[in-house]
Amino acid sequence: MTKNAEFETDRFLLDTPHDLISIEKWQKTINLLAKLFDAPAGFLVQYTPSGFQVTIASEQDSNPYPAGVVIEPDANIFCRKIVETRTELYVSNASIDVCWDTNPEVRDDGFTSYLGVPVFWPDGEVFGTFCVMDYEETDYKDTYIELIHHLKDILEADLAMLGLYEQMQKLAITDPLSGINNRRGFLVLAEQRIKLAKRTESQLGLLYLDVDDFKLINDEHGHSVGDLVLQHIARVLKACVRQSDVIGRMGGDEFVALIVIDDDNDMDAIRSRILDGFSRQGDDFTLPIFSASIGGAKLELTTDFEAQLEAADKNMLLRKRGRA
Ligand SMILES: Nc1nc2c(ncn2[C@@H]2O[C@H](COP(=O)(O)OP(=O)(O)OP(=O)(O)O)[C@@H](O)[C@H]2O)c(=O)[nH]1
Repeated sequence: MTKNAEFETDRFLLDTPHDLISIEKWQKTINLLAKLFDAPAGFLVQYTPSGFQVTIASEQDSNPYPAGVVIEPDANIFCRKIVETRTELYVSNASIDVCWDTNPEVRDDGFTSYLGVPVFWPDGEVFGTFCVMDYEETDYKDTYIELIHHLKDILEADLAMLGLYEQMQKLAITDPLSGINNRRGFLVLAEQRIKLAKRTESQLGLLYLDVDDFKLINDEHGHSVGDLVLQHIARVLKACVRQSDVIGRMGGDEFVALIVIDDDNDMDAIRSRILDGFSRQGDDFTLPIFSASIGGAKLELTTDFEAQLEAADKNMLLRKRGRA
């Protein structure tokens, strides 16, 4: 996996929606690009080792490729050339150059002209391309080529912000012991997750976990074994939730998870999965046996989140007392 200090660049943005990226703004920019060039199709395309994905497609009946379409990484498409050379590509008439004969955009879709520029992540890696295609031969003037560069700067500014955000997230909101979000990180990401859930009308559940008698583990086995237990908990939590769910260590032996649920049963299922995971340790080390109390409830998306977090904490305490 390509992973640098700031972000993972081999994941499609469309699969990991981010509040800092305004898809609406990008859509307007692509529509404007196609309009200014009087082109039947305009695109923002993302490249990853698994292929080229249309992130945004101009909204026109004449555009055969909608957002989300993925083209194989080794297809002889125009965008591939840009990713390989990291420079702009202008082909005014592909039919006179045999190298494009096997390009499905030319051979199958009937495109003749292509103008595209590379779009970069802030660390210099190629994000993909920003391009227009035409069924007719074109003769774009230099000012138009300058224009496409300016428009793509708008997209790169958002990618730069995303990079900075990811960096900040890593440095400031990660718990160094467990490697998962600390309290602050959890609250920031939970807020974004709730916004997304409102937009997509999905249901969320909140779990609040506290290790039972953790002080005893420290006292009997030493602080460093206690640390291993906390790391094991973080690993189990990570493994039990989806990538798009948010987990965090609130401090000490308290952990939280904000998860997407389909119905109330999901909460119990995930609770059992987590507790089950605590007892299954790797072969390479043996931790003391421990248990945890997990409280929580379905989230009311329009009610104050921190109040619900407190309620989940109280629910956890009730369960803890219930087992005592
Ligand atoms: N090893 C280790 N221990 C920690 C860390 N942070 C907090 N603790 C310890 O975690 C323990 C938390 O204990 P408490 O919350 O008081 O209670 P408990 O023993 O878990 O008992 P109940 O919560 O009632 O089940 C304290 O002894 C802290 O010193 C840490 O980073 N590493």
